[in-house]
Amino acid sequence: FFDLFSSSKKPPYTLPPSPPTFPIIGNFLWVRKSVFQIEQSLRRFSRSLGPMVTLYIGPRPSIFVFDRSLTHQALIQCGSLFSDRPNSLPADKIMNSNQHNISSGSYGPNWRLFRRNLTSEILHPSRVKSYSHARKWVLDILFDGLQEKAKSGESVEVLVQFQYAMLSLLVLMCFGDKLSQQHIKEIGDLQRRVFTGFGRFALLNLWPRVTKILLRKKWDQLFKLRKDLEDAYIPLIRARKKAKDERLSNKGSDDYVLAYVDTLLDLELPEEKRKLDEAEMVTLAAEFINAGTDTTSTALQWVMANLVKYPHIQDRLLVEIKGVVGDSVEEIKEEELQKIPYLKAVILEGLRRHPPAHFVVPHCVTEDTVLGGYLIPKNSTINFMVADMGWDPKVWEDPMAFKPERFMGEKVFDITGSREIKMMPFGVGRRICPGLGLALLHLEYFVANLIWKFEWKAMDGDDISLEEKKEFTVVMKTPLMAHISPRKS
Ligand code: HEM
Repeated sequence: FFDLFSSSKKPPYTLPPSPPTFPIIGNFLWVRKSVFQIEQSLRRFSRSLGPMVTLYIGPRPSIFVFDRSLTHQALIQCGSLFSDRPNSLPADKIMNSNQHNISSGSYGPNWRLFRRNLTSEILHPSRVKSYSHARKWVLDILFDGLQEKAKSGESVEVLVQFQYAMLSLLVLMCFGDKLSQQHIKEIGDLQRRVFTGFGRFALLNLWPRVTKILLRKKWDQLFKLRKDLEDAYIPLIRARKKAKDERLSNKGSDDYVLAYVDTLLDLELPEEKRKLDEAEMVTLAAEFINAGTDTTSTALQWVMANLVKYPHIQDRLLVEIKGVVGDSVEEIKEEELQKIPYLKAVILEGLRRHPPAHFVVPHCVTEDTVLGGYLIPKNSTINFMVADMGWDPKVWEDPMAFKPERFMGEKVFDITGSREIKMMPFGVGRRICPGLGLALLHLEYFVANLIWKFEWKAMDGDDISLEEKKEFTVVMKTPLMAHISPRKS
């Protein structure tokens, strides 16, 4: 396979080049840096070191790949070698039930079971359709909130509304649709504490034996967070189990829609031959909500920011929608979305220019391997520079400009990168985001309806800054402020 051979056949390969570093202290310094700082340093190093760079962050070497074709070789052509996940570090194991979830699970039977369950039971198009009532409910709540804000006549911040909308959808798909708005908000607060924890607890992993003594309080905070998550989710899981038992004995209601946790109740781990315990179900439910909420609301905010910044693009989108649905409809129905190619182009351009994740989740190889002439050892992690690939001037003319027209060719754009990677906001290959279809549906549905219902403008003198800030995803440094006015009374 190109220059990818088993290392045993062609010694002596070395790791990709790394910048000069001080042992131990250098490692400590990298762990203290934010992912955003690391990304900027990596870009600098890659200019002198080439398309693959090694950093010594934490206990094992971390390799980063900038090149689209090397990424294609690794993740698509040699997918079975490059689709493993590294062993989780001690603090992460507390939150992921010892890697019993999809995103951190090793490439093996449990991961395959969890992933297949999610894609075939919940994310299958016909099942996704069965949640359309939830999307309509959430859209109405979003409209009410924005209507309220529109009355003020001032520029208003909309991120909180977007986050709440996406959260509600994922919570309802996860636990069923009987939850109040207040309950959903509480889940949102908890999930926010979970993912802001990722950065806060990173230091605990460096020398767990030492930090367990020196940073005892931080470890206690981590255990408390995990307990809070279980206290919040276990009653919801038990309620679904009870409803299921009642339905089986024919006492349940008819308006039943399958929820993600229902599918977890029956799963049996193939090797251990046992069902999931409640803590493992909590982990999978938290992963589902976490993976689909912040990513999608971040992408929604970036797209809307560009539509405010560039009114001619917003105008064209409105005209294209009108051309499909006519003048008189109240809202855009899901069935119409596929008929509006410019809408898809706006969303794809948003994901290319502002991918919510600038890296994939760290991968590792199942055995020592060679890529691009360098050794990729089994004990290293390997990651791929998502944002840089979508900004490659060899593929995209004027890559930092927002131009949906790029996607208006005759051919349907292949976002899975199966033949060639031009951008990879959802990753590619065997670990590609399983929520890709759902995320695109949510983005198209909400963008179309937000533009249909309201005119979005920057206030005179306001500049929409596209500066980035790293949180769980890469968000707008200055959250979108817009003046919104209803298009029809
Ligand atoms: C705009 C929205 C989204 C973006 C940009 C996004 C992006 C990504 C990326 C980059 C990965 C890592 C791929 C890799 O490691 O190679 C990933 C993995 C994952 N995503 Fe998404 N995602 C989005 C929405 C969703 C939704 C809606 C769900 C679930 C309902 C979801 C569930 C997952 C899961 C479970 C994984 C782990 C897959 C595995 O390890 O096998 N994501 N996503």
